[in-house]
Amino acid sequence: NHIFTPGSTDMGGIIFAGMVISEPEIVKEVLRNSGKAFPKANPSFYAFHGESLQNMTPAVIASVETMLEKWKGQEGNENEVFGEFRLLTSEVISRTAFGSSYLEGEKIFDMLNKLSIIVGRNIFSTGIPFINKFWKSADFLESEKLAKEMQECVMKVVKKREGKVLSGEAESFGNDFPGLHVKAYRDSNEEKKLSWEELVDECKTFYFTGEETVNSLLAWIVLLLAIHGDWLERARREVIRIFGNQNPHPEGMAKLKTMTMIINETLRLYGPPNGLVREVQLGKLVLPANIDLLVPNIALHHDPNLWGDDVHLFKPERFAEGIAKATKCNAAAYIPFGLGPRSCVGMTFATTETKIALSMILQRYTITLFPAYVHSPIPVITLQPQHGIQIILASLHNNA
Ligand code: HEM
Repeated sequence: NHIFTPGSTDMGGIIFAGMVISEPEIVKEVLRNSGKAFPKANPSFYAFHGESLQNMTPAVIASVETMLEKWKGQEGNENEVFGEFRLLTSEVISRTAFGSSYLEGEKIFDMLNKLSIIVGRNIFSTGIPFINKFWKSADFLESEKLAKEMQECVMKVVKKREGKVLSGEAESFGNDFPGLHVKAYRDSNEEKKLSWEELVDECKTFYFTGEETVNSLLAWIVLLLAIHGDWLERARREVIRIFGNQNPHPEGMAKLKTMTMIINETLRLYGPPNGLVREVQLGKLVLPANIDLLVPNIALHHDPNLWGDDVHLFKPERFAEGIAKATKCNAAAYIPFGLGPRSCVGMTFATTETKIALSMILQRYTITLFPAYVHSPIPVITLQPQHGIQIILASLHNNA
């Protein structure tokens, strides 16, 4: 039952070169006072809220169905789910964010994936400013090439949308993620207008934040349920009571109380972001210029002073009466989606996607851990299982 506990300054053996803040009161001050809120006028904000979010359900269901189709006939075999969920979450982001431009979206994802591996390898390496002007590492050159290709891909999506409107084939740029961004890019109001660089950045951010995070979360949940069969059964009973064997729907998802507890507890133990980085002035505290502050959310989530002596155990019942009760109203004790103005805009998207995928899996399968599984979480931008997560599926229906 005991799990990996990172130290507050030790990021997988690498010491962060800045200041690490894990005192809840200071964390609250830092996060609440840093950055401006994500602008509501920003097309990304709109694309992942309200009406747009409702439209995502069929796209997520279709992507989960594709994954489950591949799982048929795999019962009893070793099944590595971290990789499976990577494919699933990239498809979900491509379908929901890029809609009709889904295939271009997949290409962008592929390049971002390669880029994230390079970033992961180099995240703590420091360049020497003068030398870097004349000598560029192979990784640096590769990342420049990928960034250029990615820009070209985004440009293609933009041009295609523009072309359809200019030729009269379409009346508007569309209300999906690329459509709203093209509209903002062509806005005549200079204040609202998105620059070309901002547009490309938005696409990269959404791909990256939308895929890596949910991928890890789903994998860790499946691991914990494979070990804790009692919670797996409780979650399944709830899913069957609410949805039967039908596909998940928005009204039912709001009623998934046990699953919400399981998601919250998994985010506490294995929250995907390894830490939040800020550049701020702290009250009267004078910090050296440009120093980064690291808020190691994972250290707060593993602090026995905040969570009790059983802090390392998987106990979803902590969240039976909600997050406020579980944290005794200490807002900084639990920050899987951040805190303050720059907290996660994709939180509802992420939890909806997770609930749909889990419900559909639990409707069909029971899960046990593959005996050769090796537990080794490592921080690669998000907290990931170094050797994957291998499970064994057993079908609940003979014909599944
Ligand atoms: C389990 C899933 C997820 C977790 C745990 C998570 C966590 C976080 C955290 C902690 C932050 C704040 C970072 C900071 O304060 O420095 C953040 C920001 C953000 N997240 Fe998520 N996230 C998840 C899923 C998603 C998804 C699915 C999307 C989009 C589809 C998304 C989009 C974003 C964006 C755009 C930001 C930046 C907001 C800003 O700059 O103000 N996230 N996320």
